[in-house]
Amino acid sequence: MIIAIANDHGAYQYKNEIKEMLEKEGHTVIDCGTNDGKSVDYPDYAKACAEKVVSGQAERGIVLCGTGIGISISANKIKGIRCALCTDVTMARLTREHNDANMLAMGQRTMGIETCKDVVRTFINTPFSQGERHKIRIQKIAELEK
Ligand SMILES: O=C[C@H](O)[C@H](O)[C@H](O)COP(=O)(O)O
Repeated sequence: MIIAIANDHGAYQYKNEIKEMLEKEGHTVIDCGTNDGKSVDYPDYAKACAEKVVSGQAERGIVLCGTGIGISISANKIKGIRCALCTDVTMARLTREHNDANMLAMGQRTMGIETCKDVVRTFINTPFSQGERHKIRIQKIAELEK
């Protein structure tokens, strides 16, 4: 799978570890930065990652900041993005099965790295359930963007 990833200064270490894990597991990673601890603004990086997803260059996006909150709020402003802030594997599984989330957000200051890795694996490997009720709701989310 081709996966875009982006983060602010509060999460570049986790980004590097997650990127390494994904590449080892056979995925292609598009790294949208940032790559050091110099202070940046998370909306810029959310936008860069989200644009890779909506353009079809990446199948999924992963964004990280201190809490995952600011960068998820930002990503969800981009039309076509359904970005889910997940703090455990159950949330990751259910957001794929029910919401067909195309982006995942997590926080380096609020989560352990091993949990983040498990959440990423679950998010990448869980298919959308194709449930009719879920399709209707996702269509309604799209209508809210108009
Ligand atoms: O939701 C926002 C994120 O957690 C940011 O990573 C955080 O606000 C950055 O904070 P600071 O500029 O104090 O490092």
